[in-house]
Amino acid sequence: MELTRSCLVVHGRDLADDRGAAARHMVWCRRTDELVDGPNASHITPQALDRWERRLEDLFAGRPYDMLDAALSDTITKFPIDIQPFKDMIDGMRTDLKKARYKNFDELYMYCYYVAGTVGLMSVPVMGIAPESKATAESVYGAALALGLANQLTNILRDVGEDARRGRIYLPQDELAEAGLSDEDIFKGVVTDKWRKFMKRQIKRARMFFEEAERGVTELRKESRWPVWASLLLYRQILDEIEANDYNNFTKRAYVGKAKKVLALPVAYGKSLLLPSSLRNNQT
Ligand SMILES: CC(C)=CCC/C(C)=C/CC/C(C)=C/CC/C(C)=C/COP(=O)(O)OP(=O)(O)O
Repeated sequence: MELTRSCLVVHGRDLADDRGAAARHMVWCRRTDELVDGPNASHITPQALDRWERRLEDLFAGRPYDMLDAALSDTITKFPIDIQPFKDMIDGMRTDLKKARYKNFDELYMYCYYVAGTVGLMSVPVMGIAPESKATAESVYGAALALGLANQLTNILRDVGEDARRGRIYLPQDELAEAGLSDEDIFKGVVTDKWRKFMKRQIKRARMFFEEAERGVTELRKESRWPVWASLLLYRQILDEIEANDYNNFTKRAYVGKAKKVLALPVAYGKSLLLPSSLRNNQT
């Protein structure tokens, strides 16, 4: 407790009593330094991740280190949140420090679970399952996991060129080989028919995960559905934009324009008014 208290004092100011933006900024800067090992470092280090994990355990035990930890500590007292997805996410980041290739989709799936599926699992206890829903908790968590995976796969497909320039290829190596493509082709970054065919298959799979996620959104509490629908519809459109760019994700960033984003909001709102699909299916 002694340690916790002293950790809340930064640059002589007691952050527990200071709600100003400057204090929050200081905490944020310090927090970032903590994570990247030194103020000018640009990479997260294994030591920083170890420290992050210790802080995670501390805050789950009611000993937050700073104001942001305290916010999460408060959240876990209010909602039934498990520490495991948080630990898994840190493990996913450890993997990312060591691994720059994925043999097959199973390996990629695991990576996507660790860095993004976990976010879905963390969110459900806060968003809540609708009291009227007849769906099993397992199926709702499955849908949340699917949305994390769909988002991460989309992110990977959007960033192929950017990742390659950092020496990373987050695409299943066996599927690349099957399509007659090599790492060299990715580094060269030329859109060919082979690439288009490969990309069509990857996009199709990401859309399947979005579809699985859709079945779970309606089971969430009414007030949680709108933002989830909005994020799902917006992120899924990145896949349409990759197609519109004729699969050039090497040098063109797939981007959803403002008008489409604004349009997605009322559509998402309309969808959020639908009854849980578990009830609709029972009605017929
Ligand atoms: C569907 C149900 C039942 C619940 C919703 C559950 C939720 C909120 C799921 C969403 C999970 C989510 C937002 C995952 C994040 C995935 C993602 C795109 C991560 C990419 O993050 P970065 O790697 O930081 O992105 P950049 O590469 O752009 O920096």
